[in-house]
Amino acid sequence: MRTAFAVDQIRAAEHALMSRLPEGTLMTRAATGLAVLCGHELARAAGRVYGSRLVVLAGGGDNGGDALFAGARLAARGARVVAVLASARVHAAGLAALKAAGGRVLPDVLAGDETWIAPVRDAVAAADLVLDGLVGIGGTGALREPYSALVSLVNTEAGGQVVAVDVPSGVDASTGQVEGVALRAGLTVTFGAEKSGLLVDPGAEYAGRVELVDIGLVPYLDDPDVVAFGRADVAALLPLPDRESDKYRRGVVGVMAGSHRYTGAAVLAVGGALRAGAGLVKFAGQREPVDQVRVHWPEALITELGGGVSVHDVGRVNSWVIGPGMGVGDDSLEIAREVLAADVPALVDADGLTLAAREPSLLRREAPTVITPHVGEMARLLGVPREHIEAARLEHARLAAERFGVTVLLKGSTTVVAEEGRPTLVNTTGTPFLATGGTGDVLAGLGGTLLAAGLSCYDAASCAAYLHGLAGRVASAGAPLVAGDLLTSLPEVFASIG
Ligand SMILES: NC(=O)C1=CN([C@@H]2O[C@H](COP(=O)(O)OP(=O)(O)OC[C@H]3O[C@@H](n4cnc5c(N)ncnc54)[C@H](O)[C@@H]3O)[C@@H](O)[C@H]2O)[C@@H](O)CC1
Ligand SMILES: [K+]
Repeated sequence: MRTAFAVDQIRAAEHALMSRLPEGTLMTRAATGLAVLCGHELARAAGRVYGSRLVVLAGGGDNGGDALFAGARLAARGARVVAVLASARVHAAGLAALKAAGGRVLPDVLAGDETWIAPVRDAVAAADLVLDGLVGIGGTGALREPYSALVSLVNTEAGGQVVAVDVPSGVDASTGQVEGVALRAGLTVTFGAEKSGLLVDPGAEYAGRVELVDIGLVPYLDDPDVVAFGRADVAALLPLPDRESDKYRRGVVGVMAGSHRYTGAAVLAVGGALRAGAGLVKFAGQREPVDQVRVHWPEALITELGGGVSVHDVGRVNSWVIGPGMGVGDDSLEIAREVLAADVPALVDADGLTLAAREPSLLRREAPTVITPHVGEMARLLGVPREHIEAARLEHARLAAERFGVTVLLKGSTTVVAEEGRPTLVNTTGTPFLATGGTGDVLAGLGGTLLAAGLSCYDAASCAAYLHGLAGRVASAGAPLVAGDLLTSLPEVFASIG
């Protein structure tokens, strides 16, 4: 499991650790680890450290200090290091060390004219490695000048590797939010512990690969702010059938999905539930989706609603999946009321969420509830513009979890799972190719089966996101996929976990 922390947690731990150590110890540890990793990058890019070209961007805080000290170490190994000072108050000891090791300082970017641009551009373009020590966890708000101009220049001109020190400048270390420009790194070397903003888009995208340098912080950290599951975490939670299992013990999933317009959603949701290992899937819906589900999944038990037949006729289930393609009319609302009145865990998706935006009492249930909105559905539920949600995924997933008292799986470039009292989970297995119609229906079915098997909402949502992401990778292998491919990939994915 990867764990990540918000800035105030990091600061508190650093404070506790620093009080036990001679001054400067932590920066020495950080800069040493940074220099070693940059050395590896330079060796890979330029063949060796000696003679390679390095540009150090130094801001006015300790982040700049780390970069200058690391630059000094690499200069001492023969790298040709030039520093660009973006503040009148860069770390004095760091700058002295760099100069003493033979590093040079480029013309003053603070002079107020534009004479610095050409030499800095040339240096950045020719560099084997650019080290971004402009702003770390002390950054607040959009980057100011000259930081933002330097970052834009590196983003467009850098020919070699770009390494961010602790956090890419311009990325909010706690949330991953980016206001204005931020540095696009190939590698981020972070100190002590991962920062939450490095795991969540857009920050995660700017950070590139993340390497952690241990500076002794771990014993001083409290519970993580954000976690990401790995294979072992999912394997430990997945219920595997044993000799005592029968279909009822493995879990019965009720699926209410599809409509005369959207029959595919029903087929995909039932498929997701079956392929996740449900003991039994009971499908309830209108005639058209019923016909389709019957053709595609003879394994499902089917209840055709209407003509006096209601959700109550489905009988006992261990969980409900409701929403994909079910429609948003008054008849759908009535069905949603009936389904969500059942005293079993429920996963509410798609049209179910549009109905809940209209009638929030649908989500006020005694039994556990997972909601699986994409950004547009979340925007409707919370009544905020979708751009705000995209820019601040953690914040809005947490807000919805708190407001509705449910577990929230917010889909998108980074899928996050939020529940009050638990660290927010970030899923790392997805692929952009999953952004295609119907994949969410499969995810809903998958999650419903894990709920029926007895997993908590948090675990079911987290495992479902992980397995779904992996199925996307297996299905796409770098090429476009269709939602049905996920169903074909799921057996391989489950086998690789078990
Ligand atoms: N505190 C510690 O114990 C350690 C800190 N370390 C390093 O120190 C960093 C934190 O140092 P600081 O607290 O000095 O903070 P930073 O160096 O991250 O940032 C503060 C500087 O950035 C400027 N700044 C902030 N927001 C800005 C914006 N939007 N636009 C332009 N300039 C902006 C401030 O004016 C200040 O000069 C960490 O990220 C890490 O790199 C490491 O050396 C390890 C130990
Ligand atoms: K930085």
